[in-house]
Amino acid sequence: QKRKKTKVEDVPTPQTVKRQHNPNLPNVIILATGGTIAGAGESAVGTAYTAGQLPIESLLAAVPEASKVANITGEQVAQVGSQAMNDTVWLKLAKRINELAKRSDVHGFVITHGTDTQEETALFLQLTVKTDKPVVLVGAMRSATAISADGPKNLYDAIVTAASNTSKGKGVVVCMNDNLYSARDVEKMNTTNVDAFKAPNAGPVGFVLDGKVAWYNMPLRKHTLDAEFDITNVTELPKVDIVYGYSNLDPAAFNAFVNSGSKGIVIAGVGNGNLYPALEAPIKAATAKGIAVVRSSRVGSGRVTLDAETDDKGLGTVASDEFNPQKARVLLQLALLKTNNQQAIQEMFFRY
Ligand SMILES: NC(=O)C[C@H](N)C(=O)O
Repeated sequence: QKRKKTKVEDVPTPQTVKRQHNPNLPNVIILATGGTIAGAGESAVGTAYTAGQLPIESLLAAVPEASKVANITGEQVAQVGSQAMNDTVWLKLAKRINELAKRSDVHGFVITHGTDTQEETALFLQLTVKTDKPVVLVGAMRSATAISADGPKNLYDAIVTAASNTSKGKGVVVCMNDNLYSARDVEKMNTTNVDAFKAPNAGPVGFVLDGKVAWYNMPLRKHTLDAEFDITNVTELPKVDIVYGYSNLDPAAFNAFVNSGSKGIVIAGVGNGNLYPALEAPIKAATAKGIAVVRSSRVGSGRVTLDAETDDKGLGTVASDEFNPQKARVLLQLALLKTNNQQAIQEMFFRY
């Protein structure tokens, strides 16, 4: 007898999912946004699939063990591949977490998210959620329909982390491939491998094994309750763009962003955030006009240090410290809600 193939369209997409309640277990809320963890493809062995297809209920169905760890409630906040993530979803997520975190019966949060921009959303939440309750982002590198899909194990580990009393006050973390990484430090460093996430400067803050969390590092930079950013009444974030550095650079891209109304520009500089000389005059002109310019690096690890090979004082630029370009962009967007003063923004890059 021929088996009927389940098509993505056949899977119901409930907006809110409630499961059986056990009063002895902590309550964990899953806020789902899509990603490969909810992805489906025609072939179980290929890398071709569409992200953000399956609803939370389908993801949870693959991890029945999770109901022994927590009472799980799900909300579908978005359903996209994280290459389509945007400021609107960030603000919606942060506001929803802040609202739900006030409830005494909520223990922690799991955010299912695509991995492409997971580090940016994680940092945005790290700087804007006002709670010490666990907030755990999780994704997958293989779609839900692939052989050896990594999503179910990652999701189970994330639920374990969000349900644990030991996870309080650790800031926002990303749970991938057994490891927990601080939102500040984590970077996606492989395009397709399940071991894609690293914190190249700091290492992981903990891991999940046998359904138990072990923490061995504590994020010391400011986050969550100690962060100064309040997005309660924010409906739009300042426009901040990124310019990539390379030899023989043409400053046309930088100038185009200035002309398109960017309030801030991050340079993915070479080495220690260094700049091709043709960028210097346009940068000086931009900072003189009040556009914030942050020097980060395309290297992928290490710090960008102030006034090392580049004259930050003279150019009016800010050094990104350990923030890679895409993360420096997140912090700069939030910083610009408060100030465009070079010194004040520099202090924020050293504080978070
Ligand atoms: N592995 C993944 O999740 C990649 C996918 N493009 C996403 O970010 O949604």
